[in-house]
Amino acid sequence: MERWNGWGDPDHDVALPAALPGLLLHELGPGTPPQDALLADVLGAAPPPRLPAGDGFSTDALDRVLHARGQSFPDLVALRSGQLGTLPDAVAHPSSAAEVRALLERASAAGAVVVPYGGGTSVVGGISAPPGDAPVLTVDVRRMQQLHALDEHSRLATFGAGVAGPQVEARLRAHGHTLGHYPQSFERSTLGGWVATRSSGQQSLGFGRIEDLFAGGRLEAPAGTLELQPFPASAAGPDLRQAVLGSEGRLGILTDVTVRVRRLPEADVVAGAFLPSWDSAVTVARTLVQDGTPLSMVRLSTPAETAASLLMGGRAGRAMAAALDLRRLGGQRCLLLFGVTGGAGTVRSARRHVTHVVRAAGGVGAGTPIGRSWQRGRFSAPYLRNHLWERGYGVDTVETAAVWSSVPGLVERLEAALHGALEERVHVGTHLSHVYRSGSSVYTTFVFRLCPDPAETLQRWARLKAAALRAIAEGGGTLSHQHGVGLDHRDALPAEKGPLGMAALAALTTAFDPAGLLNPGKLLR
Ligand SMILES: Cc1cc2nc3c(=O)[nH]c(=O)nc-3n(C[C@H](O)[C@H](O)[C@H](O)COP(=O)(O)OP(=O)(O)OC[C@H]3O[C@@H](n4cnc5c(N)ncnc54)[C@H](O)[C@@H]3O)c2cc1C
Repeated sequence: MERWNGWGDPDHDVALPAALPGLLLHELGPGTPPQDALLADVLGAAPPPRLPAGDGFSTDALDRVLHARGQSFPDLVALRSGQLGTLPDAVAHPSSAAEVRALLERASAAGAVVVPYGGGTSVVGGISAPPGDAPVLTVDVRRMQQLHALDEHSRLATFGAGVAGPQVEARLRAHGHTLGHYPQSFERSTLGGWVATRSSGQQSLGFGRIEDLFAGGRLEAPAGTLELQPFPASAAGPDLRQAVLGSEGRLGILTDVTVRVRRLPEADVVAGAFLPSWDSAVTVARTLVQDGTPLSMVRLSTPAETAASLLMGGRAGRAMAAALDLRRLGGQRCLLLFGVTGGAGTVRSARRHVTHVVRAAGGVGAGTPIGRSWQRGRFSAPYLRNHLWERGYGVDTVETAAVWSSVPGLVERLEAALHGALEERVHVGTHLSHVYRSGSSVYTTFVFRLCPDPAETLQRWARLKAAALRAIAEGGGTLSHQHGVGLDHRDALPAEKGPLGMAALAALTTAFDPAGLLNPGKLLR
């Protein structure tokens, strides 16, 4: 059972780092926790469903509430305040592609619209039930989670699209394989959701983004079934996998997904290093990726984020800070975490090379303890969001990617925009989370004070978000590196795609879904 109005498993909690409340109090002032709505009241207020129960439709109020919203900041405000907006009128839990097809036909006959639902971890409003006259059927695909086939010769695995991260890895590891796709939402997000949003895992530098891993599959659309065969390569015209990747439930429902897997690596190590300044750190990250060092991850924090991480690292963090001070790596130091995955020899030589590049830039190595600490907590940060809310602070992230020549300017512009968006202080920290030969992603977290009135909190968030999106566009970044478009980024998409691009996307949705049944309003109007 997932927590209904926040992140994660209610039986598994992660303690707030002891220094964090003090840091926020000092930087932002005291937080005022808003009053949370009670689940019983939310269930009691659910409007009568506009679809009949039975024949695959659940109209149970809890099922409808649990599928109403995702994990974006506006979703969190809605859930905590109990002002959920439109609820799905029914939820379906199909177990097969045939059942999905039957549901699409039944929804169409009932004049309903359909929201495909994976793990419900969208942070852009991707699974919200659309308002309007049409009843809403949410199709939760998580019963389709079997490993259907593993072709060890070709290193291809076919799963039901609703399989969540931990099951993907457990099933592959039982056969000595791995996918290596670890978004921070790993616990809960699904393979189909990863494809539908063009997801990126923390070790995408080594394992690839989902578009590199997605080999084929099956999509049930109102206009028919699309089978994508897992050819290793093909020149047979445009690659339709690319149309499905990032389609955000607008083209059809993925029922099976074939992915490219690997043998489990001998070693999977994360280590750290500190660089003396942001400029030197960015140069090191760029050098490492451009010279082809076989790394699975490069994660580089700005001086502000580095300082906050060391502070939150407790005694070990303080000891590290003191050691760095002694070595004259002072206030502008930046933490570089790098992953190496593969055979023992590869790991040794890659680490040697990183050490060489770091030292040449005036930095120092910090070894694997800091990396192991990151590995232990790699999926924990979202739990902290719950705690911060309960202390009166809101936290959200914005993310983008840009070419190397734009990255430093973009980071500066983005942080300045967030700092200046409200009349009061905002805590801001940035890291480069995924690096490429031509550029990098930029991932910025911001924390601000909540208001007692949810509408005012939303207004604050909207100002921060608008300022960030403007800075990203002006700084040469893409609208999203990994979170997708959904509702929250939809109106900014035409500026990136242009009129012809938007017309092509609209034509594609019409070809797959002529009556506009699927996830209306997400990705594009
Ligand atoms: C705390 C947190 C951390 C995150 N970290 C990362 C990260 O590191 N990297 C990253 O890439 N993203 C991250 N995300 C965003 C989110 O997890 C991804 O977008 C993820 O891919 C969504 O998967 P899901 O299964 O939860 O899909 P959902 O949220 O259920 O759906 C997302 C979209 O995909 C569509 N969809 C879902 N399943 C299907 C299907 N079977 N067929 C067709 N359409 C479908 C939905 O209609 C919707 O438009 C994070 C989110 C949270 C809350």
